[in-house]
Amino acid sequence: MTYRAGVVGAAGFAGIELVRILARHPEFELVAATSDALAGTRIAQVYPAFTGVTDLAFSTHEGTDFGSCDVVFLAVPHKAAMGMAPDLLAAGATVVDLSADFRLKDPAVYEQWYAPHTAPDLLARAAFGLPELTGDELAAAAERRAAGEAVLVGCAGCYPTATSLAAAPAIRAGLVDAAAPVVADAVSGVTGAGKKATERTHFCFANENVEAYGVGTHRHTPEIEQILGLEGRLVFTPHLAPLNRGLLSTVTLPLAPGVKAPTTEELVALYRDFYEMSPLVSVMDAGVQPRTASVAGTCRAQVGVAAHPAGVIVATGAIDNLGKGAAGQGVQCANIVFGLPETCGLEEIANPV
Ligand SMILES: NC(=O)C1=CN([C@@H]2O[C@H](COP(=O)(O)OP(=O)(O)OC[C@H]3O[C@@H](n4cnc5c(N)ncnc54)[C@H](OP(=O)(O)O)[C@@H]3O)[C@@H](O)[C@H]2O)C=CC1
Ligand SMILES: CC(=O)N[C@@H](CCC(=O)OP(=O)(O)O)C(=O)O
Repeated sequence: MTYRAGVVGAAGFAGIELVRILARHPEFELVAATSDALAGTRIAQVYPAFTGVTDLAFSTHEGTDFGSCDVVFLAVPHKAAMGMAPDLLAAGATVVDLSADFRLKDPAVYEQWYAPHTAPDLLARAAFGLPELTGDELAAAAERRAAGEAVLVGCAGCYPTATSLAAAPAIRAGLVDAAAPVVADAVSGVTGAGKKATERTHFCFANENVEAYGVGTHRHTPEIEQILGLEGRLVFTPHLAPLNRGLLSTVTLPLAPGVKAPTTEELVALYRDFYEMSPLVSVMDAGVQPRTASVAGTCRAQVGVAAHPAGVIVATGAIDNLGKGAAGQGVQCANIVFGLPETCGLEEIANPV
């Protein structure tokens, strides 16, 4: 059976990556791609990579009938998505949101970091979309969808995905001090900031430059703390790097008091065991570090882990911010919710050189 899929915000960076994945997906058929600014224009005219691939044109959000869609992906900014999801769910579509609007479980926390939530009742209903770490929520959503319910998935953000994949196995194994700060330093490519250039992301300022931003104030802090159970202990510092695509997060995890210091080989074995059932996450051999270039253009994640003689674990996670960090993860979640193999349409491997 083929499911009908729509993308809202399809002309943005995450949205057009959804179009790229869905154009080749064997079970989802892309039937609608909205862009208010570019409505009426063929996708291939705006993004020539689609020449000869699809004749679909962008439509307006208001003018698109999503009633016939089985699934709608929202690739619009946070605060816009929460205004769109209720009507789509009421029309019977399953909604996979890439924005931050349905990630935080507590509406008060959402309000503290974003704005008052306009659909707080949906926060409890939304499954958190990071399959390797919240598979139970997605499995429950898949059961509800199979029973006829339109379900809602709030996909994890890009920094939270790389950071949590790197840190979760050590934390969940009880190796990490539950009273000490956890430090995550992360580097993102410029597509992470979306299509609209700002002074920070303008080529002349972003090229040949790396800088930290949002120090101590970045909105992904509560999301990462929620996933990892860190409750006010995360020191998260994002950096912008002159890459188109790619995100690397390096997490420094202090060992819990009384825990025998593991070797790097023991940590690699622990991590491999943790991700044994996760086909899109690869744990690097001891001494080998994840690379953003090795996952660019894919929905894969690479995770590295090492024991440090200072009594900490250093774990790193590399993803493509548009792939595993956004569109790829959205499709992976949709695959699970629709009972498909989670890698369906996501088998791409990176360009090796
Ligand atoms: N870029 C990334 O690496 C990641 C992005 N995300 C999330 O995905 C979503 C899309 O991000 P991204 O593709 O980078 O963003 P872009 O700015 O590149 O694209 C956003 C798109 O949404 C459309 N849109 C619809 N409604 C609104 C609105 N009310 N205000 C502004 N734009 C609107 C835009 O305009 P129009 O309809 O006129 O074309 C545009 O095409 C965001 O929520 C983002 O946080 C998540 C993880 C990573
Ligand atoms: C480089 C850059 O600016 N990145 C964005 C985060 C990427 C993103 O889109 O955030 P979500 O994952 O929450 O949707 C930022 O720091 O706000």
